[in-house]
Amino acid sequence: MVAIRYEDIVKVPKALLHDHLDGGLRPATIVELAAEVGHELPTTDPEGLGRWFVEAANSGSLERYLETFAHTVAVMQTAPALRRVARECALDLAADGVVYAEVRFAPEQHLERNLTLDEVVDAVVAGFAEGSALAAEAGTPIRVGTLLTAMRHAARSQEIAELAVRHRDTGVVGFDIAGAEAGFPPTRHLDAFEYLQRENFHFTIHAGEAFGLPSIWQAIQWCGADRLGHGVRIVDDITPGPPPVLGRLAAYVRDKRIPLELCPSSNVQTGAAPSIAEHPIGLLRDLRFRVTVNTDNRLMSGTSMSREMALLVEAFGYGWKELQWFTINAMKSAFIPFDERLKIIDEVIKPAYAKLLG
Ligand SMILES: O=c1[nH]cnc2c1ncn2[C@@H]1O[C@H](CO)[C@@H](O)[C@H]1O
Ligand SMILES: [Zn+2]
Repeated sequence: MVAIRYEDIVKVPKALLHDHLDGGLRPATIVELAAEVGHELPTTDPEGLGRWFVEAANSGSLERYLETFAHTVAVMQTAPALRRVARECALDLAADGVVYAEVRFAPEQHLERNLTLDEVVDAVVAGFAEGSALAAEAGTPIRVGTLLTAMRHAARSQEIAELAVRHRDTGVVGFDIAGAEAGFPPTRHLDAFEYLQRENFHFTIHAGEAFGLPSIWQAIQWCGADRLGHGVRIVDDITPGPPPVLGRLAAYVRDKRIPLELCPSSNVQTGAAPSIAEHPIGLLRDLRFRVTVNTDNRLMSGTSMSREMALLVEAFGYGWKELQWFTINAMKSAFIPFDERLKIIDEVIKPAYAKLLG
C-alpha cells in the first residue's frame, strides 16, 4: 500500500461534527484579545501559550482539562471578539480541508459584558458566515453549522434550547450539553430535550466520556439524543472476543446507527483512553458502529482534523477507504437536511476520494 502523505490528508474533504468554538482559538488571537480586555494569561508569547494549553489539558481528568477554558471564555465577551473568533475558526477549518463542520459553544458563558443570548448567537453566526465567504474566495469552501451548548452543571438548558430553536433558520442546526459529566446526568435537562423533540429539532449529548454506560443509556433512552458526544465508553458494554459480544445497550447503539462523535486526542488527555493506539475507535470501527472522527478542542489538543486522521492512519494502518468511511459517516450524521448532506457526499466527498482510491 502506498503510504498516505499528510499534505494529501489536508487536501481531501473532511467532515467534522464535534468541535468547540471556545476550544479552538488561535493563540495569537487570545493574546491580542486578552490585552484589549486586560485579562491576565499564563504567558503572552503565542507559541508558549499554545504549549501551555496542551500541557495544562494533559491532566488525565476532564474537570482539570475544562479549567483551561477560563482563558478562552474570558476573551470572548464582546460581539466583535466572538465574531472574530468564529471567522477565524471557519477559516482555519477550511484551510485544513474541512468542507462541513458543526461547531458548538455555550452562549450562557458569554454574558459577562452584558450581551444578550441572542446577540451572542448573532455575533457567532455572523463570524462563521464571514469566515466561510473568505474561505470560498480562497478556494477552500466550507459550510459551518452552529450547535448551541447548555452547561450541564447550570440550569439554563430550557432557555438555551429555546434560543437554538429561535435561531434555527439562521445557522443554528442543533443543541448539546457539555461540562463535567460525573454528577450531572443528562436527565437533569429532560425538560429541554423533550421540548426539542416536540420542536422536531436535533441534538447531541456529551455522554460516555468521563462517566460510563448510565450516562449513555440516559442520553439515548430517556433524552432521545440523535448522536453521542464521545460515547467512547460504550466499549464497557462489549465483552472482548474473539468474537466480541455486545451487551444490550451497545447492540442498540449499533443497530440504530447512533453516531459516535469520537475525539481521539481529547480522550487521551482526559484519561478516557490510554493512548491513540489503544483507543476504542479501532474496535468500534471493526464492529461497524457509526464512528466519526472529531477534534473536540483544537487548541487544548494542539490538533486539527487532518492531524486526528493522520494519528489514526499511523496507529491503525488506515488507508483512504477508512478515511472516506469516517467522512461519509460524519456527513450522513450531520444535522442539516438530508438532501444537503447527500449533495456534499455525492458532489464533494466521493469524487475526491475516488481519485485517491484509483
Ligand atoms: O470534551 C468535553 N467534554 C465536556 N465538556 C467540554 C468538552 N470540551 C469542552 N467542553 C465544555 O464545553 C463548553 C462549551 O464549548 C466549554 O467551555 C467547555 O467547558
Ligand atoms: Zn466536546
